[in-house]
Amino acid sequence: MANRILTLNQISVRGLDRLPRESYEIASEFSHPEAILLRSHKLQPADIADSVLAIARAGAGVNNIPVEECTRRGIPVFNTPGANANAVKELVAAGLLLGSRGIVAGSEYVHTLGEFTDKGELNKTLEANKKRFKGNELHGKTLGVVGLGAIGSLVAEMALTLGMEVVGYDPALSVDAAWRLPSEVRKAEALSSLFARCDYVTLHLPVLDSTRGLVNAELLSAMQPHACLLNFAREEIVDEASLIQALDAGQLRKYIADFPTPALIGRDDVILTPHIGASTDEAEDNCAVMAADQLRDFLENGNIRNSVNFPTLLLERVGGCRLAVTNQNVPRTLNSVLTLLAEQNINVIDMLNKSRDEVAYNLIDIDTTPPEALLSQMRGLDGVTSVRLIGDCGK
Ligand SMILES: NC(=O)c1ccc[n+]([C@@H]2O[C@H](COP(=O)([O-])OP(=O)(O)OC[C@H]3O[C@@H](n4cnc5c(N)ncnc54)[C@H](O)[C@@H]3O)[C@@H](O)[C@H]2O)c1
Ligand SMILES: O=C(O)[C@H](O)COP(=O)(O)O
Repeated sequence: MANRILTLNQISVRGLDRLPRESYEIASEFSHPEAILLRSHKLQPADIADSVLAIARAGAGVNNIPVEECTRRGIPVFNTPGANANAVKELVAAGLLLGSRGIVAGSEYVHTLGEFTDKGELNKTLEANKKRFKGNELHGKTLGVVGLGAIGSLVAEMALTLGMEVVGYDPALSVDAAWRLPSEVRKAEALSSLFARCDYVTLHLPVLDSTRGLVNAELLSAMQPHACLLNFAREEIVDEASLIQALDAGQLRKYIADFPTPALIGRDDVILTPHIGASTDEAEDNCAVMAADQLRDFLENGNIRNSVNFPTLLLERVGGCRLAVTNQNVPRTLNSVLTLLAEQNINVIDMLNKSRDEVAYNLIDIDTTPPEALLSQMRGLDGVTSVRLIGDCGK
């Protein structure tokens, strides 16, 4: 039977084409899908049918998905780290320029001059007024990058090529991300010192319980009055009431963000884009291809790459059929699963077991197709969250 993939946002055709139509049905409505593929659609727990085996986010942030609920139900959630990083980096480059030069106000001003028919008169007026739109250069200024993962590291590199000094802060930096960072990036020991010393601060961290409202009144008051804050990460990381207070009090010159809210729209000291950080053909293709490939490998082989709640686990197929078993990360559960197989004289050919926090995941290759009754018995074992049989052993 074909796997049904429910799409909850428009997903690039390049990605959908990675799922062969002989074995995948794709639609924006299914009552019992095997998997969900989405972008920023806000997914509610009640929208996840019992049939769902996996959820793939074509993008970075997973704050629109009830990840804890998925973990509880044994559903891996995948994302596509880095696949849209270049798109965001380029928009941040634009944001820095919009924050340093009179581009938006200058362009809006020019469009008010529609009544001029004489080119000479128009030029005279432009030349007389252009001083109102004077800016500053980025070269020699200091950029603070908060979060030095896939996007932050590219932004840091880009800013260095513009001749900026770069200071970074990331208390959870991975070893791989540290290797990617240019050596010129200086490390800030505390957020407050980064906010105090920078002309521009750009945010590139996920929204988590620990980062919601991270940019608060205290940090904003540490900023220099000519400084700009850029937020292409998530709205919730900046405490809006404190932000508005800081702008009103002249503690911050400009806020440039990808997340409009009613209170920010219409302010001269705010530049807003409609959440288009990842909206390029290239990023949409990259994210969709990566998400579809990861989903397919999971559905067809049980392999897990780039999950935000399951351990990474890749086991090559050696023939036979495969059991994908998820259980609570506690002693003896795997032993009980293996005992059930042994009692039925089912031989294990290959096996891999990994855990992450409270989740343990196992791929067990066996030489005999287990009867449905055995699978039911396995599902009923203490601590077992889900059991899936992949393929048919032919005996
Ligand atoms: N505007 C857009 O369209 C758009 C596009 C892509 C991503 N995003 C947002 O950007 C975020 C980052 O994306 P990414 O691909 O770089 O993710 P990433 O996982 O590669 O990097 C995030 C980095 O933030 C760091 N971090 C976590 N907590 C931190 C803290 N308290 N202080 C400083 N750093 C902290 C992590 O250690 C990690 O290095 C995403 O989670 C998403 O919310 C927005
Ligand atoms: O987290 C992300 O990847 C971005 O916010 C992009 O979201 P989108 O896929 O809805 O454009």
